[in-house]
Amino acid sequence: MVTTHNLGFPRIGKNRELKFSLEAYWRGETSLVDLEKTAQDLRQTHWLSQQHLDWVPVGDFSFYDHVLDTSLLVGNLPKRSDARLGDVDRYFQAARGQSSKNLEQTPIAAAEMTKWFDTNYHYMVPEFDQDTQFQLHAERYLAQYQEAVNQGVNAKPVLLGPVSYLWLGKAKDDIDKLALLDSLLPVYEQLLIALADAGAEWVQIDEPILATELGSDWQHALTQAYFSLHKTPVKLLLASYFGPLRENLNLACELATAGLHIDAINAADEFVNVVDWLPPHKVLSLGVINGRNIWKTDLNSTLDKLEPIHQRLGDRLWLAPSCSLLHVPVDLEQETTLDTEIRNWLAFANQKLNELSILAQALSSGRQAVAEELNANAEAILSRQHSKRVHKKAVQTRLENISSDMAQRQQPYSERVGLQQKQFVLPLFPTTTIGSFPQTPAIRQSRRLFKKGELDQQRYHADMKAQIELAIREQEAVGLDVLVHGEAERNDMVEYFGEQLEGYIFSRLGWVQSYGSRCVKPPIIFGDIERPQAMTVDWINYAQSLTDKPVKGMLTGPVTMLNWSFVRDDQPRSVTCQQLALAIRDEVQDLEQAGVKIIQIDEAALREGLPLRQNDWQTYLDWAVFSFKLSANGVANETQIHTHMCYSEFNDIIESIAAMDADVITIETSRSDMELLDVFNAFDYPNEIGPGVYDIHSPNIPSVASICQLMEKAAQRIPPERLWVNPDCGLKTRQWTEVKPALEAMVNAARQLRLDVAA
Ligand SMILES: CN1c2c(nc(N)[nH]c2=O)NC[C@@H]1CNc1ccc(C(=O)N[C@@H](CCC(=O)N[C@@H](CCC(=O)N[C@@H](CCC(=O)O)C(=O)O)C(=O)O)C(=O)O)cc1
Ligand SMILES: N[C@@H](CCS)C(=O)O
Ligand SMILES: [Zn+2]
Repeated sequence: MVTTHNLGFPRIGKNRELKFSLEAYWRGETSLVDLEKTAQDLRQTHWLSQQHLDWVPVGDFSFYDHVLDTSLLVGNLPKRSDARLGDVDRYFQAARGQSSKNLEQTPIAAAEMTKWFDTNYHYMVPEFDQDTQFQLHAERYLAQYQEAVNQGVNAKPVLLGPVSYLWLGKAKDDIDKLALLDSLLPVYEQLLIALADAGAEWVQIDEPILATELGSDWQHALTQAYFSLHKTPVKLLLASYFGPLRENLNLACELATAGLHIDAINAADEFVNVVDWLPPHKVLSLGVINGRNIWKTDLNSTLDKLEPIHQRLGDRLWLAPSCSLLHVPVDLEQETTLDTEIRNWLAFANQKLNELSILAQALSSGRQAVAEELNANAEAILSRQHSKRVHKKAVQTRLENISSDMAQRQQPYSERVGLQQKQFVLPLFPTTTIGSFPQTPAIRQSRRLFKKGELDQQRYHADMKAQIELAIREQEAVGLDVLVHGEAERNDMVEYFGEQLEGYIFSRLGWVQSYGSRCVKPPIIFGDIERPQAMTVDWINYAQSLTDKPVKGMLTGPVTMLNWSFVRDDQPRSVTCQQLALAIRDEVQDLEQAGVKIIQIDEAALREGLPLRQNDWQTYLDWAVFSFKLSANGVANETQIHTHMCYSEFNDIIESIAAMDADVITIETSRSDMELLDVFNAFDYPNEIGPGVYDIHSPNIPSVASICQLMEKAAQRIPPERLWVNPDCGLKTRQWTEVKPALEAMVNAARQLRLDVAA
């Protein structure tokens, strides 16, 4: 027999029920009871759809984020949160902060949010200091376990492991995070005992840091942790995912647990080694279904690899997706309008779990037991391999003809800068924004009606033009120097371009959680990429026609398009990225032809796409930076190229950032007190920088003084003539009532700074 299980299920709901319920609760329109009811219904539905598995995950549901859940579970929500609130409201306050309602009230800062490994999911960073103490708060967690048991579910509780929890957190003072392990372990022990008392047999404990380079202290911490935890009366299934174990392979095999799960997609060449190393009493869970992508698994070739392993391991073999299915949409069944040929190549969460059952049946009872399913799968795989829609000769030929000079500007920045300054005549500390303005309910409503066919294109375009005009007027009123059109017409900075490129398809309801209640709908790259026509020129032209100030053309760069799409698995990512780069290059050149003098190419996801191990970084950076340059650098010296990145920890990759050779880079820096600029200073970064002067995630309005202070710190690191003034990132999630005063403060601060320099 082969055991099947799942590591985690998407929690947002197939129609984003959780999103809508959360947002209604936060707006004060519904009660906590209503929210809890939605959550319970979702869990019930999700468990039901997984009931064909031998073990179903429980504890993977979250109101916001599972790392924040762990903070609640171990009694480590940020201390600043209001102790008078109930658990759920304190939890939301930690996630979202609280703005001050009046002058006497001090705002409460949200916990920091950052990317979950190399995914587009964000987690809330745990905070530690020398007063950190842990205490078990398992009521909600245990209640969910009980809820599952009552529903007749074969429940396998899922926990984030203690060592990864510490690793993911941030020390707020000079405390050594690892020193906290001794006090954290007893809390985990208590929880495991409580779960055993409640009837749990297996507990999945995730230690995703096993796929990263670990110092000996972290390796030792893992040994210590599992030496303690294995004494509890449950069987622990240690789960690693997102990459190969490499130098941690022996450690992972030998930790004191009853089983090990590995990511057999990203560590495909390791499974045999793991089978060799794994002690004979342990089960091995192979993550053979890709939890990060939406393609059907080639079941027959997977079985070719699994059958010999099954012969060796027998009942000790478990099967699962490679990682939690949090990163894929819920159900392909509801994609009734998708192109049927391509739809037949796809599998979302529910379909992936069915694949798992087919594999298990084939192993346990022989392939003939599921011959029909295997044949259908083979046909789908072949249809994709041979489809004429995937490969395009013209794209291949263009790719073959890429030369290195296509990625080089004609002159170096030191010579371009004079030409650009002459053209724009911008003041010192020029002010600008990152691109998007509030995506108001009116904008979304209009787009919704347009997509449903209830609003014609002319009306929809008129609505969007009205929004662009509003954005231009507001920016002029505030007195910004370089304007943007505001991105009203874009549902998302990646999906919008995906919708206009050939080689992409997009789902209707394929939502994936990005953070909290916010979701993205990653478009799907199924074939060679081509740009049939200009994508942004008319909108930017329209915006420019409304003002004498320069309006930036606004594009998403190839690396970000790649990292935030579901990508092909039949060719290297680097090749797909070059195809995207050529499409964006064409758009850049069309914008330039149309007279757009400043073009921003966002590469928000370039840094987060870094492989988990530093050893693999350079290869990625080489092709990623080349792709960016290919998209950006075919322009005249006078054209100013901007790029933007929101995660700006560049210490180890500054050379690559400089190699991009953007004339201006705008980055997120406000929360780091400009310290992130140190590396630009140390490296003598030669081009212009717009360090973000306020945090766009918070509704709080920055003061002129706080912006001046930050810019003075910036000017200690970067010469003032190379500094721009801008927010950390786009303003799409904010409201105009927040945006206007914040930008006014920013412009006033820039004016003050200019006076200070002149004095
Ligand atoms: C910069 N970020 C981005 C990331 N990834 C991307 N792919 N895109 C990004 O911008 N990763 C890192 C960060 C993550 N940040 C965010 C910020 C905000 C959101 C967000 O607001 N998401 C929206 C969905 C956006 C969208 O596609 N909207 C559609 C409307 C879809 C919709 O809900 N329509 C409703 C009707 C609404 C109405 O008012 O009537 C419906 O159809 O029922 C659009 O604009 O057309 C969200 O709501 O979650 C995500 C990531
Ligand atoms: N131009 C985009 C970048 C976000 S990272 C925006 O402003 O929303
Ligand atoms: Zn950004």
